[in-house]
Amino acid sequence: MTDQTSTSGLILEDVTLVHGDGEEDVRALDAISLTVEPGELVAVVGPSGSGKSSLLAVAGALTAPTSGRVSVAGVDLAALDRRRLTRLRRDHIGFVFQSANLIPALTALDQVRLPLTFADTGRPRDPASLLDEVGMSHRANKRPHQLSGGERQRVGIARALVTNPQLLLVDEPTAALDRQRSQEIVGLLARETHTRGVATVMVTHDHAVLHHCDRVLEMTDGRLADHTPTAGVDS
Ligand SMILES: Nc1ncnc2c1ncn2[C@@H]1O[C@H](COP(=O)(O)OP(=O)(O)OP(=O)(O)O)[C@@H](O)[C@H]1O
Repeated sequence: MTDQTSTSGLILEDVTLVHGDGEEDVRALDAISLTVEPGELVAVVGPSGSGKSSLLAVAGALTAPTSGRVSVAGVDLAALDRRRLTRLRRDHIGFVFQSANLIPALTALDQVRLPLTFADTGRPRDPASLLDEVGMSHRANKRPHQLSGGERQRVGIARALVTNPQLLLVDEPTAALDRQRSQEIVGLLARETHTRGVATVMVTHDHAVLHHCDRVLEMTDGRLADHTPTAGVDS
């Protein structure tokens, strides 16, 4: 791909996102600057309506910002047309959702294989060994209704990682899980982030899992502040 910048991971520079028709504008993101390095797990916390989903949508190339610059995997998104944005999302960004969003008819192994039938990535991971890595090889032939919530989330994480993305965007991964499963799932995300060098942004309301994260950012009215213990202001 062209339009490379020097750093991979995620870079947001002075990003503003305004929703609305001009009469009742909502500034969902307000001059946000944020860099997430490869191998770094960043948590984003904050009250309902503060802009967390908007941040994931802009970082995931799903919504163009009103102003500012977004770079993913070393590529400036403003330089890409719709087709190339779709390719960038498919090949370089992994998404993990609140409830794993698995396909009911597919086995765990086939869920993880599926992205590789569409993706054009130079260095995909082996689905079976990835399923083993997330502790699910013994459930490889089970369908979603035969799995627990935590097991489904593990499969969802393996599916998001199989293309070897440079950016992983995670939305409330523990919302449906008990305390112990939540720790296990976010611990797994931290391990994958660190060992695979993926830049990960996780939105969460679950303060009990924040110790797994390298940085904690708090969003308030579309603005970000660094709330990592002992850290200064980020933006
Ligand atoms: N498509 C839209 N059109 C108009 N306003 C929107 C749209 N999407 C979001 N907003 C507004 O932008 C602001 C930020 O919303 P966002 O969904 O990003 O917050 P959030 O922190 O993810 O909230 P929650 O934790 O409830 O999911 C809110 O005021 C919301 O009402």
